[in-house]
Amino acid sequence: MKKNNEDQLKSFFEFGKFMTQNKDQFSSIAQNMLSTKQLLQIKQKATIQQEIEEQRNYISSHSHNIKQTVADQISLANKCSLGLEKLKKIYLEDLVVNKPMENCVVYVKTFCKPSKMNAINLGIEDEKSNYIHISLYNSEKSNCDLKYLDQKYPLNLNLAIKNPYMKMNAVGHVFLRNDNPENILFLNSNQQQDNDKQLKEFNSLKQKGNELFSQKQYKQAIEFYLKAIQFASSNEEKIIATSNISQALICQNNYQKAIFYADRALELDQTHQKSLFRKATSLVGLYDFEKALKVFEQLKPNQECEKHMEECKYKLNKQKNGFTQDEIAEIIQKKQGQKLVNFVGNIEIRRTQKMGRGVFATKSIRKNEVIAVCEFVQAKINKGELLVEYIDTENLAVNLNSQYFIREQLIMEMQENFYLRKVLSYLYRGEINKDYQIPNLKEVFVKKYYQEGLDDKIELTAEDVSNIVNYNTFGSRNSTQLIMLASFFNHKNVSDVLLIDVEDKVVIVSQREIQKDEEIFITYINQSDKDKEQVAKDLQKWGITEVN
Ligand SMILES: C[S@@+](CC[C@H](N)C(=O)[O-])C[C@H]1O[C@@H](n2cnc3c(N)ncnc32)[C@H](O)[C@@H]1O
Repeated sequence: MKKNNEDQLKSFFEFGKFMTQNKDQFSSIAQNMLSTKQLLQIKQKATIQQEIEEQRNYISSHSHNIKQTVADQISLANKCSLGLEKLKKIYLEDLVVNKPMENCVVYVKTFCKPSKMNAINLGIEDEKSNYIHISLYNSEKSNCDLKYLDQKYPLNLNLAIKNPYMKMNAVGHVFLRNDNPENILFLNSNQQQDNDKQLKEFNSLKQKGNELFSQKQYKQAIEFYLKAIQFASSNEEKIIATSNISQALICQNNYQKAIFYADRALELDQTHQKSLFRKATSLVGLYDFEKALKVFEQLKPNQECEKHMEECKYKLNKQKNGFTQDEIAEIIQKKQGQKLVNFVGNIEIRRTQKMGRGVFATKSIRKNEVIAVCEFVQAKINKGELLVEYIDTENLAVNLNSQYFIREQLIMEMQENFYLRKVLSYLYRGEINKDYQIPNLKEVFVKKYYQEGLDDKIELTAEDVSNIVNYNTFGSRNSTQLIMLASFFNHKNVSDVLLIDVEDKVVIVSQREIQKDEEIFITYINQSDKDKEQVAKDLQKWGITEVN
C-alpha cells in the first residue's frame, strides 16, 4: 500500500515535471482539444473567487508591493485607441487563446473583491455568464493598498475591455492579461447610453465642421471641430477632430498653428498618417524643408508622398546652395520655369557707421552667387492704368490711377496683412536714420506667416507710407517695386549686385567676388543716361550728398 502511494506520488511528480518542461506543448494540446467555452469552464467561478480571496489574505498579513514585471510584449503592443462604438462587441467565449482580439470589446462586471500580486487581479463575468480572472498590469502604483483597490474596483463594477487578450498558463488555465490601462474603461450602468449620446453629438459636430470646411469656411469649421473634441470619447475621435483643425489652418496658410494641432494629434498616435502629412506640408509652408523631409520620411511610402519629398529635396538644395551659375544663366535667359523659393543666403543686416543699416556678407561670396530670392510688392503701369499687386498675398490686384492710391492701398492692406505690416514697419523711416531696427531676415522671409510674437503694433500714417514708397521702391520702365531686402542696401555708383525679376520673385545675384564682412551696395539710379549734376540731384532724394 505504502509502495503504491509512493508510486502514485512519483508518477504525479513525473507528470508535473512533464507539464512544466513541456508547458508550451501542453497548452497547445489543451488549446487544440478544447473550445474556449470549455477552457473557461475548467476553473469554477468559486475557485477564482477563492484564489483571489487567498491573495487578499496574504496581502493583509504581509507587506506587499506589486513587482515590476517585464510587460507582456503582445499585450503591451496591443493598445486600442478606437472608441467603444467602433469596436465589435464579443463575449469571453469568442476569445482565441494567445491572440489579442483586435478592434473588439468585451463588456464584463466584477464578481469579487480585487487583489494584487504582480498585477491587480479581478474576477470578471460577461453577460453570458462566462467568468474568468483578469490581471491588470501597469494600472496602479506598486504600493497601493486594498482599501484603495476596493474603492476603485467595487463588486459589480462594469468594465469594457478593449482588444481583450486571453492567455493560457502552464497548466492549461486561461486568464485575461492587460498591460495597457487605456484598454480598460470603467462604465456605470448609464454610461453606455451616455456614450451613445456623446458619440452622436461628436459625429454631428464633426460633420458640420466638414461641411463648413468644404465650403471653405475654415474659421467656422475649426470652431465646430473644437466643439466636437469636447464630446470625443476616444483618442481616435480626438485625433480626427484635432487633425482636421490642422488641415483647416493649412488652408488659411497658418502653418505654425497647423503644426501645433498636428502635434497634438500625434501625441495621441504618433503614426497617424494624415497628421504626419499635415505637419510635413505645414513645415514646407514655413520653408523648413529639412524638418519637413524628416516628417515625410515617417509616412508610409506612397506616390504622393514621394513627389512631395522630391520637391522638398529640390527646394532644400536651393536653400542651401543657391543656384549654380548655369542655372542663373538659364533663369536670366528664360525668366520662367524655375520654381523659386524664398531664400536668404550669406548676408545679414548690420548697422553701418554713417548710413544707418546696410547689407553685409557673413561669408565670402562668389561672383554670380545668388544672395537672396524674395517676394515683392509691385506697382505696375498696365495699359495706361496703375496696377498694384501684392505678390506675396492672394494675388490681390487693384486697378488704380494715381500714386496716391498706392499709398492708401498699402495702408489699408497693411492693417489686414501681417506680412506687409511687418515689411513696412521694418522699412519704417518716418524719422529717417533715427530708429534703425535690425530685422531678422530669415524670420521675415523664411517664416513669413509666423504670426505669434508680432510685437510691432506700429501704426503707419499716410505720410510714413509715402516715405517708405519714396525711399524704398525700385522703378523699372513700367513698374515700381517694393522689395524688402533690396531696401536695406546702401547706394554706391557701381552696383555689387544684380536684381533679376523671375516669375513673382526677385533674385539678387552678386556681380563680383565679395569678402566676408564687406558691405554690399547697389545703385539707386540708372546713371548711364544722366549727367553728374542730375545724378547728384536724384541722390538728394535719399538724403545722399556724398558718394564714395
Ligand atoms: C533704401 S535706404 C538704405 C537702407 C538704410 N541705410 C536704412 O537703414 O534703412 C536708403 C537710405 O540709406 C542711406 N544711404 C544709402 N546709401 C547712402 C550713401 N551712399 N551715403 C549716405 N547715406 C546713404 C540714406 O539715408 C538713404 O535715404
